[in-house]
Amino acid sequence: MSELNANHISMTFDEPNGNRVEALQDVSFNLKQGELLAILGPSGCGKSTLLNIIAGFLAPTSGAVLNGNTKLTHSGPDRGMVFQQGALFEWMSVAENIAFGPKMAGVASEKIRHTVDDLLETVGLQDFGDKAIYELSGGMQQRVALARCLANNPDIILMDEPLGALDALTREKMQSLVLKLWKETGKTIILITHSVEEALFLGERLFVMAPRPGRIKQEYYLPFAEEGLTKDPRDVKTSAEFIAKREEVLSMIWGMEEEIMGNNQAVGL
Ligand SMILES: Nc1ncnc2c1ncn2[C@@H]1O[C@H](COP(=O)(O)OP(=O)(O)OP(=O)(O)O)[C@@H](O)[C@H]1O
Repeated sequence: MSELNANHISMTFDEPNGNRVEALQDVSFNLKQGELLAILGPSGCGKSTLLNIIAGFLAPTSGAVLNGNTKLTHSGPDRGMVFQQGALFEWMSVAENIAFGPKMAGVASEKIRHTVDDLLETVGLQDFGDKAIYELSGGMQQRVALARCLANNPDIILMDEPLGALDALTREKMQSLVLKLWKETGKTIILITHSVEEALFLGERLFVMAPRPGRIKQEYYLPFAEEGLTKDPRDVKTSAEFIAKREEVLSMIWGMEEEIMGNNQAVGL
């Protein structure tokens, strides 16, 4: 069991026009193995920057991220990423996409076949292994993306707005799939979303981030993800407790948006 530690992460970007952007300022948190963290916040508050630092795609200006005792300096198989869309290999079948990681890692082909079959079943695509990616709906493609990520057996799954391009109904079904995968696999998951409802429903922990400089403004521990495993998602999302929390978080974000608009008007943007 390993713990993810983000220690005093700051990230400053120097723009070509000479401006400095403090994308993240002194962000610290610990995440236990198997926790599901949702991150929410207005555009530009550093959500993707934080995820990219954890993924090892970006090096922070200062601070460090550790998985257990290992400092994360590069991308690695201990972390898997699921993007909003477009990250699948279009020229490969569904099964070949899922098999790609284990194949590159030199896993025996018989074992890969078993892994692929298991994962196709886990994500509800058992009859679709031979299909081409373009034959699948957006929701099915995201199921493949989840299966492909799981095939590498990462400790931590990083999701950058993974359901953002889906229609409302498919998105709800996929939220339930994310909860099921979380419970069945015991993986640590960090999920960025722009949807307050999705963040509250999926995050057993939730960070609401604020911009300029990017930082964690408020942290919540929430019961709804656990409830969503056994109850109808509609019942969870229409409960008085859920609605009250949604209003609280929405008004916090609206407050930040208004502040940003005010600042932009003051500098003539
Ligand atoms: N490579 C870069 N060079 C310069 N500035 C950058 C770079 N990457 C991000 N930024 C800036 O850092 C800040 C945080 O960006 P980031 O993309 O992490 O925010 P975000 O919360 O994910 O936004 P969104 O919700 O719009 O995706 C923004 O002001 C952005 O313009």
